Amino acid sequence: MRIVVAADNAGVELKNQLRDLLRADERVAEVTDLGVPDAADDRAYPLLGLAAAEAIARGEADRGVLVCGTGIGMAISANKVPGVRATVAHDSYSAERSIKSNDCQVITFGARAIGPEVAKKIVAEWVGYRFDPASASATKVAHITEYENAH
Ligand SMILES: O=C[C@H](O)[C@H](O)COP(=O)(O)O
Repeated sequence: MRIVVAADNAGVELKNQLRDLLRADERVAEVTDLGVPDAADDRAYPLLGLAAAEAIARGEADRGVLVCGTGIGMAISANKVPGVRATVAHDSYSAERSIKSNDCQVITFGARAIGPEVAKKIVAEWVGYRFDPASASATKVAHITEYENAH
């Protein structure tokens, strides 16, 4: 699994912790950090979120972990990229269902809304989940793809 990570300056500290966690995870083949590198970089969250989602859409990464103050702006931004599904998931169950129900490639966190240890636990679990393309959920997700392809 190849994972891209990104954050704005509100989320950079948590992003760096999650990046390091993922780089130490033997289930993860590659972690690409698109920035920001530190809190002095004040690029707005859509610039980072869109870049990460575009990397997934181009097939350069399988999944993304994006962090901003709330996780909301990153999720909105990533969802604008055709083919990419993203959500905030601050609890274990939502993180699991974001994969198993929704085939989301991207999980987002709000560094001002969740503690780092909870976020790290969720990410470690999230890496282990897989979407089943033969599941009943797949036909539901297909409606989203069909809509994207038709517009
Ligand atoms: O969703 C947006 C993020 O929380 C961002 O980090 C902060 O955005 P703001 O400065 O517009 O509140």
